[in-house]
Amino acid sequence: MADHAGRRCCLGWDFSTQQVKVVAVDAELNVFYEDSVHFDRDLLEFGTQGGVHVHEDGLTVTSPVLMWVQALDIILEKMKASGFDFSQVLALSGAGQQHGSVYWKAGASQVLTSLSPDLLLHEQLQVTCCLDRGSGANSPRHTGPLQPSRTLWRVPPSGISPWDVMPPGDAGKACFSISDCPVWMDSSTTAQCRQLEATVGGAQALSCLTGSRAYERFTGNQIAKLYQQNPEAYAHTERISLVSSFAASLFLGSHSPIDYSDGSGMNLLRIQDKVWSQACLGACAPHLEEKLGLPVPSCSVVGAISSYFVQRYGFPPACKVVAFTGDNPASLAGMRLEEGDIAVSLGTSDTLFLWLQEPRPTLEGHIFCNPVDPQHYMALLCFKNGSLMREKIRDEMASSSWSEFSKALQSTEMGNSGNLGFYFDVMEITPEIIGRHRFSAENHEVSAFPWDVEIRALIEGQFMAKKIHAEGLGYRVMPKTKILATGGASHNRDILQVLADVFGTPVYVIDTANSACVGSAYRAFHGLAAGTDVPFSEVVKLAPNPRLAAAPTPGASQVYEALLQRYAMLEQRILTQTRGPLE
Ligand SMILES: Nc1ncnc2c1ncn2[C@@H]1O[C@H](COP(=O)(O)OP(=O)(O)O)[C@@H](O)[C@H]1O
Ligand SMILES: O=C(CO)[C@@H](O)[C@H](O)COP(=O)(O)O
Repeated sequence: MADHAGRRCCLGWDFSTQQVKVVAVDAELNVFYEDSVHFDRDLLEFGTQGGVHVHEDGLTVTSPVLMWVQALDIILEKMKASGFDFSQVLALSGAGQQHGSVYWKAGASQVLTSLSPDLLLHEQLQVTCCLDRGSGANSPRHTGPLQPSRTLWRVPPSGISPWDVMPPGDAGKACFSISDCPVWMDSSTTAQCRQLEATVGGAQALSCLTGSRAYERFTGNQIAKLYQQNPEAYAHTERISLVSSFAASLFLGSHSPIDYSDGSGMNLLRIQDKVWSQACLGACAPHLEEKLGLPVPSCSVVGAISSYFVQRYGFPPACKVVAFTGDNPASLAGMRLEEGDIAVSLGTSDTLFLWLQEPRPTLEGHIFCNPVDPQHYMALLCFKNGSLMREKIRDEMASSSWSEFSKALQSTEMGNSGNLGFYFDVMEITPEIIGRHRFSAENHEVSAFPWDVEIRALIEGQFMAKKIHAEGLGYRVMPKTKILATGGASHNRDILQVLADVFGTPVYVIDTANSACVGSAYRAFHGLAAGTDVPFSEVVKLAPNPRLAAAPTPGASQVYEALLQRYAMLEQRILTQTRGPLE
């Protein structure tokens, strides 16, 4: 019997871009079980790269909904095989990559409530075969190896994508009106964004209302595109979930509501009074309010676990499901972020976020409702060229080895002898620049750097961008400021050293880089206690403190003060060259 048997706990899930992860946290807030399923490695049949399909237009980016369902099946079966004692789970919560959306077909709720414990979830939640035939610019470009699945698909006749095929006899069980869900990397909705901003009186007006100007990946704009391009699929959709509320729905056995915090990433929620904006809904698609359901506070208990999990895995029938939220809000909870601190998540995307008392929406960055304190907010900046960009430079310059990559950071000086670089292989979100741009100490654009200079230029550039844009939001580093780092790249001490040096601030980490999972488990405990109105900080006060991972090198502030000014000036220069001067 596994050593985790008989330990009362909460589970925290994360449905992120590249994997599904889970942790179990006991009543003393110790993490005693961690597991994950990696989409590219463990679910080869879906042919994703980095968990997604980039379509032929280069702008549309989707993930197969059944890949997420199957990943959940696999991880639960792994837990069962390891002897995990599900009967001790008091509650669970979770997180999802933000902005992505799932379209449940009419009749899906019935399938959810009547799942057979004898079958896996993915065997019961099939995809419709007729409504979302990928075609032309929006067909997934399968860049990875595409193989027929062991369990899901029959080999399709040539010329037909397996995404269009459903095993015969399963038509009545079709649960999703589109099989490829738009995700946060999508940037194909510029027309819908302009339309939405025009409807509400401009970009700043939309930001004041919803916390952000219109962004291509934000769900309202994605829904508008679906409605315009595939009205039939839209009409057949009974419910639209975010990735977070979709995952919660699987556990709940019914449609879970969207929580305020993740709901803030849709360009649809009025962040002050926390109701859908009728103007925004109307600008996106008809009958949208009924397809979204009412949003709920992030700490809400949305129900008890579905009987499917009780019967198949042995969860107690009273196990509570606490509303799932976005992965960044869940990380804020997992790192126990305090006002004045700054969180840097180095996952597939890089994000930087802060705790805010009062929302101050601007044209850059996002304000979300706070996931642990309904009176407060969080500010977030998202950088699309995060880990995947670092991996590319690692592969090109450091023989695909993180330790070689680290050697370059160790053997080069802070400030990189004045060499600076911008590395945006895909159109960046903050700021909107594409391409690689390298500058010598004299500000001359150069076409290449030596391998070690290239690596330092990449990492220094990524962190200088974060500091400059955080300051643009009004953020200032104070003497007691600490950076809390998380995400896959926070395993790399040499990367964290550059982060500490550029910001002039110590960098701390928690014991696991899965802060979104840990935060979800903490939120589950909070949900259990919320009936007694306990503040989140009280629930997590016994959690282990973050530990110091890197302190600024003496002299770092002097080096980066000048370099940061040059970086900001060069960023403006590139922006002006690529989009012309601002009016
Ligand atoms: N030692 C390392 N140094 C730098 N980056 C790393 C290291 N280990 C993992 N990573 C990066 O972490 C990324 C995954 O981060 P993670 O937070 O798990 O992603 P997500 O939650 O978005 O699925 C990988 O793409 C990889 O580039
Ligand atoms: O779009 C955003 C935030 O606005 C991204 O941060 C997504 O939430 C994806 O998260 P990761 O999988 O990279 O953690």
